[in-house]
Amino acid sequence: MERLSLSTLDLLDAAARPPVRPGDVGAGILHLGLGAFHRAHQAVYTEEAIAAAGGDWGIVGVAPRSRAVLDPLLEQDLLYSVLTLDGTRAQGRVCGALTGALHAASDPDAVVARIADPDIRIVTLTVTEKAYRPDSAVLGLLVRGLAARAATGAPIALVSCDNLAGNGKRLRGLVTRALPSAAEHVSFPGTTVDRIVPAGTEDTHACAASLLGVEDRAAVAAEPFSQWVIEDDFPGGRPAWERAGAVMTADAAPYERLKLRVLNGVHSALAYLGALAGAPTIDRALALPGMRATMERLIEADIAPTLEPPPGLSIERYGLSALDRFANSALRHRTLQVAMDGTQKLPQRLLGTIADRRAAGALPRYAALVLAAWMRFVRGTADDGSPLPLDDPLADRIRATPSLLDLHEIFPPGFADDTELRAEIARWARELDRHGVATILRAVSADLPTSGARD
Ligand SMILES: NC(=O)c1ccc[n+]([C@@H]2O[C@H](COP(=O)([O-])OP(=O)(O)OC[C@H]3O[C@@H](n4cnc5c(N)ncnc54)[C@H](O)[C@@H]3O)[C@@H](O)[C@H]2O)c1
Ligand SMILES: O=P(O)(O)OC[C@@H](O)[C@@H](O)[C@H](O)[C@H](O)CO
Repeated sequence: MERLSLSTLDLLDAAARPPVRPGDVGAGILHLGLGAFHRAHQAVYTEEAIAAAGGDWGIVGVAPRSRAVLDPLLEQDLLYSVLTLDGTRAQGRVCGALTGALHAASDPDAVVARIADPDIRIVTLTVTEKAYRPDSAVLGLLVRGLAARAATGAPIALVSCDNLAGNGKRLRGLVTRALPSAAEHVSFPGTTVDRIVPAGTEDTHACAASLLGVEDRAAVAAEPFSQWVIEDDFPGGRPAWERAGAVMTADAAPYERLKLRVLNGVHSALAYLGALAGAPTIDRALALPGMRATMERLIEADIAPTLEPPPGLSIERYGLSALDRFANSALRHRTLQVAMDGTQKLPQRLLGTIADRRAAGALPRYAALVLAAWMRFVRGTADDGSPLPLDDPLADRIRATPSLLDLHEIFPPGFADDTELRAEIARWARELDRHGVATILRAVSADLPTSGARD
């Protein structure tokens, strides 16, 4: 089978060909973190915006560490396909938004030079939660590039597209602490990003080949749903993303909190409970008897009271639609992928919910169950005794900390001293040890004590 490239595009059905091709437009965006999510989300919005309204907004993609995605992309003239999977339905089309690709680990100076280049007016990031640290290499590149750029006075927007609370503010804090003058020429619009995009596998490549008729080693597969809410603060201009369906707003915060606490909170809950119960994927975790009802209770009783939904949105409906999205069996999103880096994800996904409920005098029972499940998960053994991997930047601290509520890096100080919360988490931990997830889910969904739901 021929490989996807500019010269094999003609072999594709017309509907699968990209509306924009690499080289058609100049570069205006540099993206840090050329992972699955960027390719199925911001790149697609940007390509559609260029197709609808023009502009030199081609994307220079930067792979910060591994070349695993970069090399296939370079071999394919920067083309790759985006597969949209929904149960048994699948479709695919090629995206041509990338105009360049760089490898930061081997050529950091090239990345710095591009950030300094006045043609680049936007830098976007999907570098995972753990990269937002003062000592991260990616922050170093940004600071060097902005310092070199300062002489030009050219304005630029730095746009975090990672699942962090206050992602724009977080990035602003890191950058301006290291380079105070950045506050003058740089904006930091906050965003809420949403599309489930699991890591690509050999199955993704096989699916691309069967849908497109060419081999594509850089294909990504995603769900049909996609949302991008962006604070409209782009001093150097921006693509007409609203023409591609993005919501341009003055304040992304209400969307962000809803998304992080409901969708991501429940995603992590499914990942930890599911992995303990032996479910390899999120849809299989959701299908465990009693899981859906347990997640509905988590949303209704614990998460919803902490949220003020954006106008026109209902939390219950949003929650139910999130559960329907997680049921998409074609995605095969691994529970272990969602479970990784828990210390970086739990604060914005779950701990804020718990803190807010405690401040309101309530005991968030189901959220405490999820926290106890994470604590059991990081101890490394599933309910059937099989080992579970601990993939977390704080793995050593976790292993060295007997009582995990003492992990001050992630838990608010009040948690360890909150005897009622501590007792509730300890109660769930005992139940998980004694009975396992399957029995607990049956009990919770039937409103029974765990002992009443045993086989
Ligand atoms: N995949 C999704 O469903 C999804 C949806 C919404 C938001 N996101 C956000 O996008 C991020 C990336 O997701 P993805 O699916 O592309 O993951 P991925 O593993 O495919 O890609 C991650 C990218 O981040 C880079 N990276 C990892 N650790 C880094 C570090 N310490 N410093 C600098 N770069 C680092 C990797 O090199 C890679 O380019 C997520 O962490 C999340 O914040 C993902
Ligand atoms: O990408 P991560 O690893 O930060 O989190 C895993 C998922 O919860 C997340 O990517 C969701 O799929 C996404 O946030 C949906 O928009």
